[in-house]
Amino acid sequence: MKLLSTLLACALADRGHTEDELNTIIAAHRMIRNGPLTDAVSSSLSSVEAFALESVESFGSQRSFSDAEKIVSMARNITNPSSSERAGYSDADDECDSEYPFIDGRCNHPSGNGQPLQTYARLLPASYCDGYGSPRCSSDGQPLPNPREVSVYLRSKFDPADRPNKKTSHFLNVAGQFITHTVLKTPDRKSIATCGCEENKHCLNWSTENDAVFAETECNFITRSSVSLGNYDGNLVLEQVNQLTGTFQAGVIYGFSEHHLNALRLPGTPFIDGNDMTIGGDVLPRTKTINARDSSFMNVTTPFELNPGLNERGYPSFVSGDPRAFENAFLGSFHVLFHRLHNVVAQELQNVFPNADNEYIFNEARKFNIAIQQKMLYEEMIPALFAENLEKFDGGSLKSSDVPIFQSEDRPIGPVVFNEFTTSAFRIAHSEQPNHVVSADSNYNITRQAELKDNFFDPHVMMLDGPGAICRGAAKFQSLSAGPSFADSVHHNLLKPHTASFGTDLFAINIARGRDHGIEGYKAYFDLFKKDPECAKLYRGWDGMMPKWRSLIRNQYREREEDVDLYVGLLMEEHLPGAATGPTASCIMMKQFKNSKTEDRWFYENDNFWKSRAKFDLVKKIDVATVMCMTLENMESVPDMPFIAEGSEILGRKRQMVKCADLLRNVDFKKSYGLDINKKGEELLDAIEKGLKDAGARNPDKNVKQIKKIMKRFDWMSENANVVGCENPAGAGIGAGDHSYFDFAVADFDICYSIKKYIEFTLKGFYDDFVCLDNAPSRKLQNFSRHVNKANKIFNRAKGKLGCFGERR
Ligand code: HEM
Repeated sequence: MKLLSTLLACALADRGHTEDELNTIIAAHRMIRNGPLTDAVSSSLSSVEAFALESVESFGSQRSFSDAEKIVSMARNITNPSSSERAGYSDADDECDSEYPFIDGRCNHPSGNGQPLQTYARLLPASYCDGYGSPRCSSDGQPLPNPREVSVYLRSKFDPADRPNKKTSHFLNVAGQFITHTVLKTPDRKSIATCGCEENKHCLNWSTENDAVFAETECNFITRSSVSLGNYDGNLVLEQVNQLTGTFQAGVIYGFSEHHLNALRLPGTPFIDGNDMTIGGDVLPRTKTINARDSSFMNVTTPFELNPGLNERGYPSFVSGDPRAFENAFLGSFHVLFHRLHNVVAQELQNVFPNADNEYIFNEARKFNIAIQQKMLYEEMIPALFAENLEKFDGGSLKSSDVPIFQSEDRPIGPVVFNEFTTSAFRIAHSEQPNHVVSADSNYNITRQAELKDNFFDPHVMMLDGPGAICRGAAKFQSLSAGPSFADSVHHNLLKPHTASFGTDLFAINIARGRDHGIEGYKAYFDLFKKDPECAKLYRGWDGMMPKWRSLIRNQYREREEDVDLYVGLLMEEHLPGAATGPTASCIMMKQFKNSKTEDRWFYENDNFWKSRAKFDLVKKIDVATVMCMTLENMESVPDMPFIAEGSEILGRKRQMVKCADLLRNVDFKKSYGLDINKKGEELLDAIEKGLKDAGARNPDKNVKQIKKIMKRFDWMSENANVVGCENPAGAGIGAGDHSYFDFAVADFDICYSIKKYIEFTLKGFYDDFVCLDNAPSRKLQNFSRHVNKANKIFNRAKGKLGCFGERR
């Protein structure tokens, strides 16, 4: 407490903010940076930070390579506490043999990547002033320029109002913030309670004494990021850690631990709590409701409690997968969109499989949600960000595929997040933030415009107008395009308490954060990527840096171009034709998206993601416009490309309005999920097992094992099916072969008939109607009849014991 007041006292010399207001800003910033973590993860984080800081501070950074490696591996053991449970997996590991991504990210990759507390990867080695951990300084060892002064200088040269975004809608920004919160969250250091204006190795502060807006404030500050260790050729350096899995697995909706997920789930159902579609209702589960259900969830809900200094009307605090959900009302509404998608899908699946257990429905709906979110990123956001430049990066490897893809089995590093992406490239969107939150009616007329600066962590506008109105508002509204200055909402007023006249500056924070993480200067990346095999083509014919680049270097960076912060350089690149950013920023982002596509076990286009062509095809039909129609209130029509600005064109297509009813006609869960022959096989197997046991049959396990084995022979069929239509179906198309697919309900009381129906309708019917001769392996086609005969024999053995032929045997 004493420490806190000493530190605050100096920041409060400010007189511009009261103690309460300063505490509100600090608390809101903390909400953006920390938790909720399980006790085990939280204690690993504190331990690894203490270990890392002690290791570099007591001995300096220089060591033999193998010593450094030993120390790094000790740090890794701390972040993978009970290694057998949490660390990576090997192919032989049964526990990892799941159809569904693990909520805590385990079993993604043998390295342990894909689970929380992994260090960020780097595209260039760290550049700390002392060589191992103090914030970056100038190439001559002097301090770098004051970040607020750089921010103010650029604002004086570039008016954000001159940059209306003509290419994309604000909805793209909102989706960008949402996917950021899916993949990464860097925690503050645990070694200090609160930073202030005094010098402290865990803090980074900068003077604001001569600032026109913060004139009466002594300084602004950030708490430095928590750390683990890395080894660069025997140099031990601090490496920042990610609290999240670093993968696009919808943790932003479901959380990152079983405990968190259980808090969100409606007990005894496959649904997430908070299903109220009425405007002003409980659009998400309330903290209070969850706590009342079980007080052990308080460690999950507490980080979601909104601060009354921002949420002055006292709206309920809602829980989602990530506590940044209500940082602004656009983002909160986007959360509702994908929470609801889970429940809508779960309901559809329950209609298709009325007897399926809750876990099956929940897991399928979650996996479906994951796939739709990844599809949104790769098929709508990435093309909107880079347009025709996608062709120039790495031979077009980020483009999507209409058929399942076979990724290399060999994933050398596993999914990682690049530090340059976290601190710099993906923060570019901060410069696109508007001054307003807007809502629109069902005809997309803007009906409300509220100040963003008064609505941080305040769900007011969403509660008044509903998430549908806000999402439509974002799809209608074109905020700013990226550039080297910020709108007032985030330039002076970030996290402004309702009683204060200003908040803080996000541009300055971003510059400081890059230095905190030891991110090399812009020029080093520019020089590297111009010759990079994946990115070099992006630089050909590019227009270069914006005007004032030289005067920035002269006036702020003492003529030292190499000193310019990566973040500042990226913002000053002229954009590539059709793209939202310049070549270096695009290169960093595309490298990130390439890693997330090729190194993640659970990439939605991978052949082994669904093992069902029918589900793959269904996912491919559901775009963001369709999700809006499926989930939001008052939706009659929707822009078919909600991320693209009205009147703008992308890759030869222009956005147009379409009727929701037309889009929804395409989404037929009964057709696609009803075609899950593996699921039907499992249901039948369960019924046979139960029947044999009830009948007291001898050695039922043997029959079950034989049936399981023969059923596996038919797995390939759903992998090669195409419900949308084959050019060349095995049985000449629906109804044309000898058999027709028919989705029957397995009945416990009529197992004998269910077995017959399974063979006739599920196996033979599916084969005739949906197996495509063009892409099915010819050996499997040749063996189909033989395997069906074998299956008949095996089923007959069980049928005998079940009394299907008269007397039980
Ligand atoms: C009004 C909208 C937004 C606000 C107020 C906001 C605010 C913030 C704040 C306060 C931080 C933490 C800064 C720090 O201490 O280092 C942050 C981090 C970040 N933001 Fe935003 N942001 C917004 C929108 C976005 C958007 C649209 C994107 C991307 C498309 C984005 C990407 C990021 C990234 C990548 C980080 C780093 C996260 C981490 O390392 O934990 N933000 N944002």
